[in-house]
Amino acid sequence: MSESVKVAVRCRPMNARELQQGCRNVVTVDPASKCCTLECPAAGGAGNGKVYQFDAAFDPQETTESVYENVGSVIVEAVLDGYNGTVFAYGQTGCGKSHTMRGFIERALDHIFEATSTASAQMRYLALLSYLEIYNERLRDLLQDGVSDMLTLKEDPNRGTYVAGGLREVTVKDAAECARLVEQGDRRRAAAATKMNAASSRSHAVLTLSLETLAINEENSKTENTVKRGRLHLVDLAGSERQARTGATGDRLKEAASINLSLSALGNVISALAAGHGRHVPYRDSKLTRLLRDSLGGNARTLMIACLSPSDVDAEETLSTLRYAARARCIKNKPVINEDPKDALLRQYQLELQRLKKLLESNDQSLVKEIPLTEESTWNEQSVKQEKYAEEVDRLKKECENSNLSAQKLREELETLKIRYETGTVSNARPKLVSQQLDEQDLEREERRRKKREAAMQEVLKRLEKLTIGGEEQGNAELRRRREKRRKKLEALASALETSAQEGNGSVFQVYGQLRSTEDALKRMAKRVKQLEAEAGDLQASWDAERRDLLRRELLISQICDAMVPHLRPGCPFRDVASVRAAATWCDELSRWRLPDVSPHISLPPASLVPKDSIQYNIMASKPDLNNNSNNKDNEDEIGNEADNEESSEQEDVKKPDIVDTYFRRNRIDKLLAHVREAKTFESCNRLSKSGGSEDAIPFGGNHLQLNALNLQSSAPVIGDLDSYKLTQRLPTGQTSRPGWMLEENSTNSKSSLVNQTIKRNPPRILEALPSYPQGTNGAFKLGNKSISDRISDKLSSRFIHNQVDDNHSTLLEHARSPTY
Ligand SMILES: Nc1ncnc2c1ncn2[C@@H]1O[C@H](COP(=O)(O)OP(=O)(O)OP(=O)(O)O)[C@@H](O)[C@H]1O
Repeated sequence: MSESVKVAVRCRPMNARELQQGCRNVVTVDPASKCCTLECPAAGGAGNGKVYQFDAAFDPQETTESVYENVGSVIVEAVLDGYNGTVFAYGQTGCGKSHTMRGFIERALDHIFEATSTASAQMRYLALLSYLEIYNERLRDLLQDGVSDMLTLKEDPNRGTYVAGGLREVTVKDAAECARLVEQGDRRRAAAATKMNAASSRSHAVLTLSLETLAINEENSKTENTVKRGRLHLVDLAGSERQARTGATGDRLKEAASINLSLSALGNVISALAAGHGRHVPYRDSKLTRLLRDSLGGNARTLMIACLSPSDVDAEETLSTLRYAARARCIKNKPVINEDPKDALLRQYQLELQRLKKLLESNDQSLVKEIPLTEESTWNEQSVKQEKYAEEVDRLKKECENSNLSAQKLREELETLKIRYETGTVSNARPKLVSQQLDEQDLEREERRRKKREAAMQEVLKRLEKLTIGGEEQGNAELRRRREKRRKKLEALASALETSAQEGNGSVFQVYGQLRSTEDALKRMAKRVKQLEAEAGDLQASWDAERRDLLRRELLISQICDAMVPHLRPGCPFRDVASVRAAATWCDELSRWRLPDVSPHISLPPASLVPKDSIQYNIMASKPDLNNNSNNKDNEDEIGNEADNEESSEQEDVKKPDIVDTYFRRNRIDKLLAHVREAKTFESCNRLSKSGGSEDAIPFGGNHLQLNALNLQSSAPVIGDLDSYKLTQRLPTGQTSRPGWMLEENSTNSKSSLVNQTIKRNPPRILEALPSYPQGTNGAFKLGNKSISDRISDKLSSRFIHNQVDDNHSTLLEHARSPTY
């Protein structure tokens, strides 16, 4: 039947160093509920701790004796019944492992020898003690010097893991003898001072007491009595430590590395065993785990004592210890009573006794039966028996040597028996020879001798039996009563522990099972997530490629627009793509964008100073402005008025009109500005024709080839098209023109044909064009930082200056007629 590893937690009190440093207590132990709570320093404050439940929990006030009586004694009692038992202390350095185990050793030995001494006379026990340490991954015998290099670990299907190479096993009879040996061993054990512990163990120490039990059945001596063997391992592990805290250097550091390595291997074994499901258990990773193989997951009843420091500075290590301890509770062992182990010394001893008895009996019978035999045949038979006996004793001797070198005393006694027996048989043989010739008187004498031999044999048996122990205190009634009481109490305690362990582990295993299935589900999900990530990566890559392509196209458009902007007339409201884009609206019906009207039909009134007959208006080329007929009329009136007003001067300057002087007269400028100020309302900037462009007249070849070029979806001419455009298609032969939306610098190459240029005769489209202009705070319309009137003034004055140096009259005319902003 399997049973789980029992785990008890023990917290030591604060030591002087911790009190001096003002460390805080972060461990709370509740013995009643067997719970241990560790406050999380990160979470801050009480009530935020992690709670772990164990088979037993001991607070700092509990004595080692109490700990032993409550949990340790159960394991020792099991060893007396023939089970293997292991008690090991686990925890960080300086948390009280050695302190606990020293107390346990003392009490366990007392317990065992109390039990053997109060046992019945029929019970014989053979107790063998060994003490070894694992230091830097090497086995060392703590009970003798000089053989340590030869010690190795071996595994055997029958014996389990054992130490070969001469580990000393001492036959012990009482607790005092054991205590002396343990003390010797402790003196040999490696210990050194570190910052964390003045006497820190630098090795793992394993004290093993092997107890063989034989129940002698006196009534039926012919039936073989069973031998049971229980082995108790008391393990004081070295503590895990951090170099930074222990301040270990040199040898101490090397020891610490080895200690931590083997402890981590132990942790892995515990984890693997706790996980179960046939997971590989890495026992072979260290000597410690190989040695504890039976104790963890094997044939043993095991108790783990997790030792804790209460201090907040050790909280991290304490948490780690608690986690391993909680895991260890899930380990399932399969303890069985070890009956008749092949290598049991007591079994060999028992067999030897039986053999001797048989030999004596056969000798007695032969004494009677052999009387008729001849002298020669008797001698032959006797020699065969002696040979057989010698062989048998040699075989036993070898077995003893192979199995256990430390059973020195037992071997010596066997040797004595052999010699006595041989002497007896030899001396036996001669009287037999003589007996044939002896008369009745001699037979009586021989009978007396035979009785003497039997008495000698009994003495040998008694001496052999002295090697074993048992029943020494049979007469001590008080001790026997105490022992009986303890036995009953331990029986109850063992069953209570088992029940609580099953209950605890029931829920633990349930939770563990759930965790396993959750883990499996998580693994599946992780796999799916990986697939989806790969798909997302593919999509992202293609999206990136698309995005790059779009960005390039956008860049191309921007570059095209940037290249076109210098060719636009200054003052165009949409001189960059961003402003066009901001003004654009999406039309669901058309499934296309409505672009703003980018055609600023701002035509300044033509200077009427030029003699009418010297200007040829291309009326055919202009188209009536459907939106602004009244303006046309006004303009005509205005022109008419101007013509009237200046009629006399025109007549005077018919031959050589002073255009500049007239055009820029003060009242003329004022009129222009008045026009601007009159503009009060705007049409929406989205005056779109069906084609998406403006329906306004576009005098071909004139100065009103508009900014529809910006309207990329409409009938915007492209630069290449413009270059190849045949002006003659729309103009009378010989007339030339230049695109009005081109920069003026490029437009001065056709002065000679100025008079043939088309001039939009419609009144200026200020009202329509202005909406796109930002409005100043005082109601004046602005272009950039200047009001439109300022701009016009600037423009006019600059032209005026320019024209002063230009003596070509036609140039002046051209400028005067060119629509400006
Ligand atoms: N329960 C306790 N009550 C009182 N003192 C204790 C207790 N546990 C430990 N101590 C004291 O704490 C000190 C360190 O204990 P101990 O040497 O047993 O630690 P350890 O875990 O074996 O350390 P290491 O792993 O370094 O060997 C000792 O002086 C010991 O007496």
